[in-house]
Amino acid sequence: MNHDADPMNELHWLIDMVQTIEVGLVVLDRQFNIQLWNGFMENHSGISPNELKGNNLFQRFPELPADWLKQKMEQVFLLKNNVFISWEQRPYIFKFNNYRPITGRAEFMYQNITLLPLSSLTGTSHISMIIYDVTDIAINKLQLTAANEQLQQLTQRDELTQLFNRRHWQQLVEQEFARFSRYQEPTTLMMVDIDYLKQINDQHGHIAGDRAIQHLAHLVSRNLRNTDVACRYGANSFALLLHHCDTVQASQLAARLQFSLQQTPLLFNGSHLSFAISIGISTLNDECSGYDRWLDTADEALANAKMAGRDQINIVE
Ligand SMILES: Nc1nc2c(ncn2[C@@H]2O[C@H](COP(=O)(O)OP(=O)(O)OP(=O)(O)O)[C@@H](O)[C@H]2O)c(=O)[nH]1
Repeated sequence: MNHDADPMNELHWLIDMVQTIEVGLVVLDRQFNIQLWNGFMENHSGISPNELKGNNLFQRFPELPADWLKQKMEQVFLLKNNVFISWEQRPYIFKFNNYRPITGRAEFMYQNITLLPLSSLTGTSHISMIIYDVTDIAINKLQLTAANEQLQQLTQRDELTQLFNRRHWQQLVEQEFARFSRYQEPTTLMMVDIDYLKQINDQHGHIAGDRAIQHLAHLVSRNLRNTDVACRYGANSFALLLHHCDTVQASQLAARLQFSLQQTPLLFNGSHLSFAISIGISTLNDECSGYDRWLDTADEALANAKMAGRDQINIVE
C-alpha cells in the first residue's frame, strides 16, 4: 500500500508548511478571536500559539490600530473580498523587530498584509491575515526616494548659500510671468549685489568673500516672506521674486536689507567686516513683453545703482 497518497499525509505536509513558511498566517473568527498563529508569528512576536488560542486579537495586542483594522476586516466579512494593506499605507500592523542583515538599519519589519475571507458551509465565518515581510523592498524604495530628493535638492540649490540656483529660479519667474497675464497681482523682481567683493577677496582672502556671500544670503532669507523666492543669481548677486509686492513695498524691503546689513556686519576671524549692497527693482507691468525682458529691466536697475556710486537702490518702472 502506498502511504504517500494518504490524505492524512497531505494534511501533515500542509500543517508543516504553514508552520515553517516565511510568511505570517493568522486566522480569526467573527469576534476577532485568534484561531491560528503560525511559526512565523510565534518567532517574531515571541508568543506561542498556545498562549494566544481563543484570545481576542485586539485585547492581546492593544497597540494595533483596532478601529481602522476592524473596519477593513468587516469589509472582508461583508463583501467576501480580499483586502490588501500596503506598507506605504501603514509601515506595519504588528510591530516586529527587523533582523534582516541587508536592511539591518530598519528599526522594524515593514509589512504588506492581505486579509482573506475563509468560507465554511455556513458562510464566511473566519478571516485570515497573511503578513509578508517587505522590509528589503520598503527600505530600497525609501532610500531611492531620499536619493531622488537629494538629487533634486542638488539640481535646484546653490551649494554655497543653499538658496535656489539661477536656472531653477528663472523657471519660477517664467511661471510667475504667465500667471501675471491672468491675475495681474503686483509682482516685483529685486537684484541684490555685493559691492566690491573683489576687494574683500583680495584683502581678506577668498574664504572671507565666501562668508560675505553666505552672510548676505542669510540676511536676505531672514527678511523674506514665505511666498517670496530668492536665488543666487550671479557670483556675488542674489535675485528675489516678490509675490504680492509693489514698487513701494519692494523699496521698503530694499531699505530694510541695507539697514540690517549695516547693523549686523560679518564677523570674520574675530573682527567685523563691513560691506554694502546695491539693489535694483523692477515691478511687472502690462507693457512688459516677456519674462526675460522683465529680468533685463531688473538688471538695468541694478546697473544704475552701481553707476550711481553703489550702496544705492534704483527702480526701473
Ligand atoms: N569668495 C568668492 N568670490 C567669488 C565667488 N564667485 C566670484 N567671486 C569673485 O567675486 C568678484 C566679483 O568681481 P566683480 O564682478 O568686479 O564685482 P565686485 O568686486 O563685487 O564689484 P562690483 O560688483 O562692481 O561692486 C571676483 O573677484 C570673483 O573672483 C565666490 O563664490 N566666492
